[in-house]
Amino acid sequence: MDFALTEEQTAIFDMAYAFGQEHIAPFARQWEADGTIPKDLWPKIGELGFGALYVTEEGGGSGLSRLDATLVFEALSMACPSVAAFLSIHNMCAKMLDSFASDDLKSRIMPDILSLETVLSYCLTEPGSGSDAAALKTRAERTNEGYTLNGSKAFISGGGYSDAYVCMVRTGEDGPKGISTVYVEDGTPGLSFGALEQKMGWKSQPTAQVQFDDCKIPAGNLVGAEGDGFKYAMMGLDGGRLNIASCSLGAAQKGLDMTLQYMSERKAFGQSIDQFQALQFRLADMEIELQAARTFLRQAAWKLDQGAPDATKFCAMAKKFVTETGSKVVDQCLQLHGGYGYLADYGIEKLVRDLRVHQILEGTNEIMRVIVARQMLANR
Ligand SMILES: CC(C)(COP(=O)(O)OP(=O)(O)OC[C@H]1O[C@@H](n2cnc3c(N)ncnc32)[C@H](O)[C@@H]1OP(=O)(O)O)[C@@H](O)C(=O)NCCC(=O)NCCSC(=O)C1=CCCCC1
Repeated sequence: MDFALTEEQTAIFDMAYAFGQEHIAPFARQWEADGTIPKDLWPKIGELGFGALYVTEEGGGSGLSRLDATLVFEALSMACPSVAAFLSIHNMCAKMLDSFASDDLKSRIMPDILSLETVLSYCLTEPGSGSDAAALKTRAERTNEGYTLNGSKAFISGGGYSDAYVCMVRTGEDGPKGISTVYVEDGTPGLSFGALEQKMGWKSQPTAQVQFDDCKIPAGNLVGAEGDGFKYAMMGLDGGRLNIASCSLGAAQKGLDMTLQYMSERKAFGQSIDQFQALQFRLADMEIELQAARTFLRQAAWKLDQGAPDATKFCAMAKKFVTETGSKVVDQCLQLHGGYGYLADYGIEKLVRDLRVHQILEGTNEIMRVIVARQMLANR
């Protein structure tokens, strides 16, 4: 067993980190205030090959492993978790399309997806179905020409901003087996968006409802087979959950680095506050927890890369553990900054706000425990 990163993996991390520090970190607070990420950022990220991290090289992607991809999200989230997480969503969709879309559809759409000229959103959640994803109601009726969509999707990151939407819709019976995946391009008549949601964190990502009113798409925009969409959605989320956990990890590491720096400069009772043993113990606990989270996350990514039968369980366990650890750590970082931690200028409160939602989205951490417990019981 080898726990060291390879030279190539270290280079991937360093490249993502350097890009984030130069092109994202200096602007992240402005993009929060603007409520959007400039569209011209994405092709620059595409040039690094990050538009299709774990799409195969034959498919035009970077052909990286899931473990490699976690390094990219960890490094980028040290600049801004909201931007890194948006890239994660795009990559989750890109992989679903590469794995399941027809060759015709892929030849038409993939080049721009790989280069990030086309930015993708993932549409599963609806106003009436979140955790119980298989209860979704958005319908796609088969017509002679293709499908007509009616319904709405809620909490969509990139709603009204992205160039295309990977949507889970009902083409058949109730339950998971009646769900299919379709590709809907921005500008399709009948596709519209709700007002932008006002959120606690992830503020640079526009989030809105996506509405379908007699929205007609060609038959060729069906992704994979009718009735298999729920499985595609869940497979996408296995990897997505690792990416979100990586964003928590990187941001929490950044918070800890900032806290170490702050504590070496801040003086109280005649010495820098990093000299107080009670506070050193807190630093040590954070270091221990983050290192455990990192190791666990990479093990889960490795399981997914191996196609291990318990990979879904490991992705769920890692998502729960790492996102909770990340939030706990940045909350401690804020506390150790005292009143300054509460000020926007110090950057810690943004990390607290951005990471909180990682315990809710891509499956709540309660659903992660459902997934883990189900697999434990099935394997008794
Ligand atoms: C785990 C869960 C609660 C399960 O559901 P049920 O009990 O209805 O379905 P069940 O009976 O478990 O399964 C049905 C079929 O499906 C296969 N399959 C399941 N997982 C997987 C998997 N991982 N890989 C392959 N196949 C899978 C299963 O085998 C079964 O098929 P079979 O009958 O055996 O042929 C699921 O609904 C879930 O997870 N909810 C959280 C949703 C949730 O996570 N949103 C997040 C929305 S997205 C989001 O939040 C975002 C936020 C920010 C931006 C990006 C998106």
